[in-house]
Amino acid sequence: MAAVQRLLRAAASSSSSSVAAGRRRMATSLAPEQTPAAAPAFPFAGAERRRRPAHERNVQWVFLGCPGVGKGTYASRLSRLLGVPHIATGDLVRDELASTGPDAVQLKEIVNQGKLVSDEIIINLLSKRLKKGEEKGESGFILDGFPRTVNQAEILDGVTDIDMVVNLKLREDIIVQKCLGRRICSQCGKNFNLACIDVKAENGLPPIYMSPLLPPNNCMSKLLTRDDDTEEVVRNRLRIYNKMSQPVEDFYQKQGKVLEFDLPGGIPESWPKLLDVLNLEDQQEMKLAAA
Ligand SMILES: Nc1ncnc2c1ncn2[C@@H]1O[C@H](COP(=O)(O)OP(=O)(O)O)[C@@H](O)[C@H]1O
Repeated sequence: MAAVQRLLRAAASSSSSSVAAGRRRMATSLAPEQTPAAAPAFPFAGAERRRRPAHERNVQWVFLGCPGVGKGTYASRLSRLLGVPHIATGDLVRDELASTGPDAVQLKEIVNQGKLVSDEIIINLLSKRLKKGEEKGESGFILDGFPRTVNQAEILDGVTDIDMVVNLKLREDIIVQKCLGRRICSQCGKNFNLACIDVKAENGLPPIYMSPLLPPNNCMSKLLTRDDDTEEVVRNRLRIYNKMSQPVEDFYQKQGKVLEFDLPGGIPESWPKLLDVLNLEDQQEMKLAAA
């Protein structure tokens, strides 16, 4: 992990690296939301590229999927099951927003419009988070919300091996309803969802039912809605996802690392199926038996 956080920063600054070359190639294809000018000047340039083989470390997975699809829910469950940190760059950004740091005001404006934060800021936040984890002895990770652009995927690829990419899928009309139902408790920080999704089968698509994830009584009066969960901003985030993050799916598809997972419903329907396709049912049973 130490190597990963150091090298992330190094890769972002190394002008002679293939990552930088990749970034230059990207220059002609980048959308206005993300320009190569955002390339950060990080320390540790020229650091040795060291990769730990998979058998010497915990899993290094990436979760992809549209905003609101449920990456956080399933990534955090898997992280508890596998004993690896769940690192959500959206959470890192929100922590930064809540701070009085120099970037907070500028960040708030970007996030509240549903736009992507610059690679410089995101890689900085991620490096800091990895360093903190390293000091606590963490190994492996499940990344949620990173990489979100091909540029970020190339930087990550330049510094460490990703074992698997889980791509969560759900119909866009349901995603919008889910985002609008999201709430966070201002006291305990837990996430809930008030939306009750009950969509009938139509146009060859299966029916889908997702029960609300209701808060306990003592959280009910403390619920907040994220500023970026308004319908207008959600639709903008989906538009940006399709433009900037769909190519990340293609990037990992070419490497044969993607596990596509169509969510069949809410947590009770989806979680056992996800464990099944990941071959983790035994692990879950062992954990339950030990509890
Ligand atoms: N990898 C990233 N690159 C750029 N911006 C990011 C990244 N991760 C998070 N953000 C910023 O934080 C916001 C919230 O992220 P997140 O909680 O992951 O949202 P979502 O629920 O849309 O998946 C994003 O809209 C974006 O502004």
